[in-house]
Amino acid sequence: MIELTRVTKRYGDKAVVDDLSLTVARGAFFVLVGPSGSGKSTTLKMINRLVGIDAGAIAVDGRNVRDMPAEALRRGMGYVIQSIGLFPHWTVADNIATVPRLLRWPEARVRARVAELIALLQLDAAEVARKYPHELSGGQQQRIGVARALAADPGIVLMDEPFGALDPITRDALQGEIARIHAATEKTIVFVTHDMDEALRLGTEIAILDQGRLVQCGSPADILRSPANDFVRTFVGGADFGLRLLGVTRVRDRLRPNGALAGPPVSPDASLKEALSLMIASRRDALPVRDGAGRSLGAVHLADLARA
Ligand SMILES: Nc1ncnc2c1ncn2[C@@H]1O[C@H](COP(=O)(O)OP(=O)(O)OP(=O)(O)O)[C@@H](O)[C@H]1O
Repeated sequence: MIELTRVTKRYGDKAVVDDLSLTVARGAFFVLVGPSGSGKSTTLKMINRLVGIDAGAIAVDGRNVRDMPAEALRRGMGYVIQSIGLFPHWTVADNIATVPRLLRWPEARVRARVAELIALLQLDAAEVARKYPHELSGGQQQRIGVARALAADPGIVLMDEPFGALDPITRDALQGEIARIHAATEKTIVFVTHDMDEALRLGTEIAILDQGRLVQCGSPADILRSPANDFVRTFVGGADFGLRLLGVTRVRDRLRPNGALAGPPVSPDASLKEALSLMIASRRDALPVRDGAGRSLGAVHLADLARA
């Protein structure tokens, strides 16, 4: 668990993080979102002590980070940034192995872990392991950045706009990877973005910042259904508001139990947005809902989506 209690950071006389209190539960995918300059990156860097705090306290699993040696603190937390920061004169394998080697893991264990991570991030070991960062695409480099952050299996991973510079397709794929890794490993992830759709897709909990202050904190559905004020309404709203709302509601919440239909099936765990897309693509106004084992659960109807 990460706990920020009344944390303030000033540059000159400006409080860029202002009396901020947050609790990040163990296993959360906690997204800090807000406009440019709202203090998201500064907040993240205060957690791993790249930036010192002027007032308040930050505790990780009950220990004040100020009382922990900074190097040990950082080795226990993965950190992924937009500009990646791979070491240019080291191979991909050596980059991934950075923290395990600092921790003096035996070389055989390091090599096994590097191979495991290259596979986890869906890269081809034969293709990438011996290459240098400049020989990789931006998307491959960012995957290596994520692999490096996960190498020593830290319980906490801090991610600062990790996919901000990627093209939409690579970005979508990496969002899928990180969601899958989070679900499989139950790590605590603190993720900074200014992209509301990325926050809604990935976050189990979203904190919205404005000018260094916390405006609202809650699940994606809480924030979309009950925005705390006009700032949040504007930030989450806009032309895509209705689609975003469909995106945080599951098919199982609009299921009509009977009426087995023909046509392409949809999972009960799919979002209503995915169901809508499938309805449009298959030119149907209702879809059969089937679970992973192919059992029919009922149907989802176009007419019910507007109640999202
Ligand atoms: N080292 C620094 N010295 C002075 N001011 C700083 C420093 N670092 C950040 N700031 C200021 O603090 C404020 C918050 O910056 P921060 O990078 O945390 O915002 P952000 O929400 O992450 O923004 P972005 O989405 O643009 O990255 C900004 O006004 C920024 O100019």
